[in-house]
Amino acid sequence: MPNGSVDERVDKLNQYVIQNGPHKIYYIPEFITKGEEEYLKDCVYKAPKPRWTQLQNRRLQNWGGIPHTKGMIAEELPSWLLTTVERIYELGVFGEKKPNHVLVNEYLSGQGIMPHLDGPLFYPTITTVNLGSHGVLNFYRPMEQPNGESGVVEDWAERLEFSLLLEPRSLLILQETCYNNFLHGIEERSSDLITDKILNVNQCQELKLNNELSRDTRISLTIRHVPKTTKPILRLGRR
Ligand SMILES: O=C(O)CCC(=O)C(=O)O
Ligand SMILES: [Fe+2]
Repeated sequence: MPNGSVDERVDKLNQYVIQNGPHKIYYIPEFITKGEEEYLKDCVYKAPKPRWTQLQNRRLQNWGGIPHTKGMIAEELPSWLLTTVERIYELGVFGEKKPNHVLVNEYLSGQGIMPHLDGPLFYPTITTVNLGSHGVLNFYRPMEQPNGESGVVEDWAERLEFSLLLEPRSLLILQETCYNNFLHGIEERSSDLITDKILNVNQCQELKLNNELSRDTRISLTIRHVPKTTKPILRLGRR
């Protein structure tokens, strides 16, 4: 059992809140050790080949089931993910809920993910463990401007509001406005320039403005809670 109430546990995370960003972003450097990082990467690559879904610009593995509007047919998480998932549960950012879904994304250098919202299938908290290379997650203003003006800006660069640098072994937690309003995405590039758009530069190791970081393969574990689940239909007996 975790120590303390959910509120007490969430309060302990205050030191990790990104103060100059919209609510709510927590960034925890070195959340896991190098040993844990290697172990998790090994397990990702040991998964049977059919576990991978190849998309145009990345590949992924779903663990815990496939989220669906009608409910996710829940599967047990594999044992290699349990320690990490339990540690995240204990932080209290899902309230009393337990994370029950892990999406593994693999990005080769030059790959990315289109700006999107994670949407209503999940409890509105995203937690991401980063393995391998760094990543830069961009946040974009939604299509409709809050002041109701015409405001449809097609150009993503125009809508870019801020970015976060995700170092290997760090944990990122997104909630509230950052879950519900800003779209997030990763550009298809082979290197990233450190600019003043990156809000957590001061929380990152030895970085200077205008540094250029070249990308290698990055794996992210996006750990979330899917509230609506169903049990697998057991077909017993003769049909
Ligand atoms: O790889 C990441 O950090 C982002 C992944 C993501 O946004 C998603 O799968 O919904
Ligand atoms: Fe996402």
